[in-house]
Amino acid sequence: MPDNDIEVQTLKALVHTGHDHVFIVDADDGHVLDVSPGSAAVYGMSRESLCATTVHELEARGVLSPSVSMEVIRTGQPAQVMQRTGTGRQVIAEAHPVYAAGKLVRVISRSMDMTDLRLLQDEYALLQRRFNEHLKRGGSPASGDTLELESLEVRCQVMHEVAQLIKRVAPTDATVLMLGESGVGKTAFARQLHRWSQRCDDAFVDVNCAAIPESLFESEMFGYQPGAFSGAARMGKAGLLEQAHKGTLFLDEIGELPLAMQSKLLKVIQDGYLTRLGDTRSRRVDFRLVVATNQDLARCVEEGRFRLDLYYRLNVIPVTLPPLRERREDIPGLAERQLARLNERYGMEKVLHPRVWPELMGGDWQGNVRELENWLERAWLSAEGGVIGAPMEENDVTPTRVSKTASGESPLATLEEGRSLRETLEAVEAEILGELAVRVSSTYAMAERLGISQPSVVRKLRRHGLKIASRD
Ligand SMILES: Nc1ncnc2c1ncn2[C@@H]1O[C@H](COP(=O)(O)OP(=O)(O)OP(=O)(O)O)[C@@H](O)[C@H]1O
Repeated sequence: MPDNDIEVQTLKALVHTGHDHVFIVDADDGHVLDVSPGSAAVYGMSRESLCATTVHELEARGVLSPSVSMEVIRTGQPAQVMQRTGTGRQVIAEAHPVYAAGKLVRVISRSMDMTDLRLLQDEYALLQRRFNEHLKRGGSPASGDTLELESLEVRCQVMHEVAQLIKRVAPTDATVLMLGESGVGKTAFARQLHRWSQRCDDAFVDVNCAAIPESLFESEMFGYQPGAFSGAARMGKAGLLEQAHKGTLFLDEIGELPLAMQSKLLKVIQDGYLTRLGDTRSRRVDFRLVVATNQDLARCVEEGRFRLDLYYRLNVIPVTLPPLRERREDIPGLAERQLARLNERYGMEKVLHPRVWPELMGGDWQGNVRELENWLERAWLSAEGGVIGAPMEENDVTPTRVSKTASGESPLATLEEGRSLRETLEAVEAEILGELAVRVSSTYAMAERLGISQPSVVRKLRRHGLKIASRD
């Protein structure tokens, strides 16, 4: 049999025997050229009928929506979408372009039925809960009952349990996923995990995925060889993954990792090897992975912004840090610790006036511990004597409990008829960001001014479609 025929038969066998649902589509006119047998049940049409139509028609008739192949035909890039089928099923569909002589000729799409996956997910969540409970119950921590938290303040029961869980998993190499709002302490606890781990004498490499421009991601993460691109350092450079060798790699804001980087990261996690840009040889890397996000990663997967397989790789030990307003018992300890730090930093002993406490204990602290620390620093700096009151009104950039707006009118006046509280707050946030965007020179300066993290600023600006007038 000629080689070409063998290849055609091999491909046919692959399509016709696989368990997932494969479509081969002509990129010129969207014609369905072939489908795997399992597709019939999911899309509610026989194989013959599917092959007698185009993806445009299938989308128009609601057999599938949206069409992932049409997305690839539009962009020429691989795509992943959450699809609804005419039979009421939810599937994750991913599609890849096939080029010949530089021209897009075919699209291969593959979909996975989430209905079954949901069952697996529930089962997985149950196992995970049991495992976490087992870890929490499993006797005293390795070095006695004391947590030896060093720089961390932990008073409330739930944070105590979080710290214990972290201490128990620290000596293992399990991947930990830190979840929680911005400023709750995800980075601080990731550092503590590293200190408790057997890798504590090696590097803790802290990478903020939201802060690296997409064009620099690959060279920053994977490093490069001399001459890999114009502007590359003469000696080449080890990337962040390599710098974490033997230590801990902390990927903050993992939800912001571009899709192409997600595939590359997954490969490194699976193989334990990476290749620098412009290099031909692969290098072994051995790091413990800790990641953090304040996004709902499962939702990101459903929206096609995060790879499902990577999500499972990362979601091994999820650790949720509750917002500060849900653990107010921690506020006094955190405030005292920050006050001691400020007194030392500025070389003067100041104390908090008793009237400040109700303010501290009652605040919403949307920016969590970071906002509390910033609030205290402003209060410290604006206090003229040795007694600290509240920060001066005009400096109070995150007034979570003001009763009047700057113009003197009641905040209720900004709540327009028919608008929900959430929509109103969003609109106010957009206005504040819009005004600041023309006044500050960078997202870092804006983060400083708002008392939130720079990644949060990047995300909020993106959400409101805003940009800083002069670039970072
Ligand atoms: N339990 C704690 N004890 C002492 N300091 C804390 C504690 N939790 C958080 N902090 C401090 O609060 C600040 C914000 O914490 P951190 O940067 O870890 O938050 P994060 O959740 O990683 O925020 P982001 O999502 O914006 O990166 C840091 O200065 C950190 O040291």
